[in-house]
Amino acid sequence: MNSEGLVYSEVDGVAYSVRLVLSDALVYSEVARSVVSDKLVYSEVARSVVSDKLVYSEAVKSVSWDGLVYSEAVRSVSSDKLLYWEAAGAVMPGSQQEAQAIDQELFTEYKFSVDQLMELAGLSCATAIAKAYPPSSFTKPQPTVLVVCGPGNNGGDGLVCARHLKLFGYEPTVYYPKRPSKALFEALTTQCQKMDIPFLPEFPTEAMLIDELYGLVVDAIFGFSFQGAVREPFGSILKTLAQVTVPIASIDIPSGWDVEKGHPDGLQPDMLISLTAPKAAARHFTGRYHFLGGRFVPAALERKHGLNLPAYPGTDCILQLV
Ligand SMILES: NC(=O)C1=CN([C@@H]2O[C@H](COP(=O)(O)OP(=O)(O)OC[C@H]3O[C@@H](n4cnc5c(N)ncnc54)[C@H](OP(=O)(O)O)[C@@H]3O)[C@@H](O)[C@H]2O)[C@H](O)CC1
Ligand SMILES: [K+]
Repeated sequence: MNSEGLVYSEVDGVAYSVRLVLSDALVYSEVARSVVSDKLVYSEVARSVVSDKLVYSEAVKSVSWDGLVYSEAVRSVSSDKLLYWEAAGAVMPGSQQEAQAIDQELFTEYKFSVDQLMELAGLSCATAIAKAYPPSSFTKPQPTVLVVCGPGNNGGDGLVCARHLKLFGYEPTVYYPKRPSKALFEALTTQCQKMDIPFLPEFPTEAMLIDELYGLVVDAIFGFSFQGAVREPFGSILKTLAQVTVPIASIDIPSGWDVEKGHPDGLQPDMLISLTAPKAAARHFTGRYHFLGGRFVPAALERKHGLNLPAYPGTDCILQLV
């Protein structure tokens, strides 16, 4: 059977269209509804493709009103072996602002402390790394990991991750060139040092040296507050990291990437651990492993921001998206 049909109608400023394609192995359907008035444009599209082995569905909702654009998208693909899920809710301009707003609400309204959430975030990262790269998979005599930490909370997540990796049987080494003089970061540094985690005084200038010494690199340089052109010393560090051949696991966002647009020529990590919810840039991630971590979002906050988070399995603190 092969057939295709399109129906379009418009009534009082509301346009509806329905398209349906059916063949022997494939069903494709698209439904769109849009409302346009003087100040308001509302549109809703639902698309789904079903073939023998694959189900792909996409729903996009967007509202714009006098300069403000709100959009929400949910995409899911499932095949025999793969379940891929993506959801993005964004109040424009900038889902970077959305990520920062959620962060602020967690601290100010929900009364979490930074160290509480950072501990859960860093633990999720170490757990995801242990799942994707168990010590037995390392080709080096020891499961050595280089954790590169930046000056913000993403760097703090990296320090917590290093501490848990050590507890999980890895041999982490930290490079932390720009250390803020804040009690939290000083405490995290001391905790690592007291657990015999070495801190490098200089960054290896040759990518080859990193490949020789470490089986994995954790990128905890920048998270969702990264902006503008990369300033030193991080520009040179990112250039070197772009040349390493051992896998790179990026915490929250690959460092140097625009939070929404990504960075096609930048770092291309093998793993991404999105915290709280995947940021818009995550759709440009092409590595092998994408995990979600940071299982601390209260349901009311999730609803308010339309995050559509997938359910974590059982008591797990991470969920593999890809
Ligand atoms: N709610 C959550 O999901 C939680 C997430 N966590 C993690 O926190 C980060 C976001 O942390 P934040 O401190 O806001 O930001 P960053 O880690 O991205 O660091 C920002 C600092 O980086 C420097 N910076 C920014 N842009 C540049 C640039 N172009 N070149 C060089 N340096 C740059 C700048 O530092 P300065 O000292 O130079 O001013 C910024 O201040 C999030 O992504 C998660 O990983 C929490 O751990 C838990 C809750
Ligand atoms: K990062």
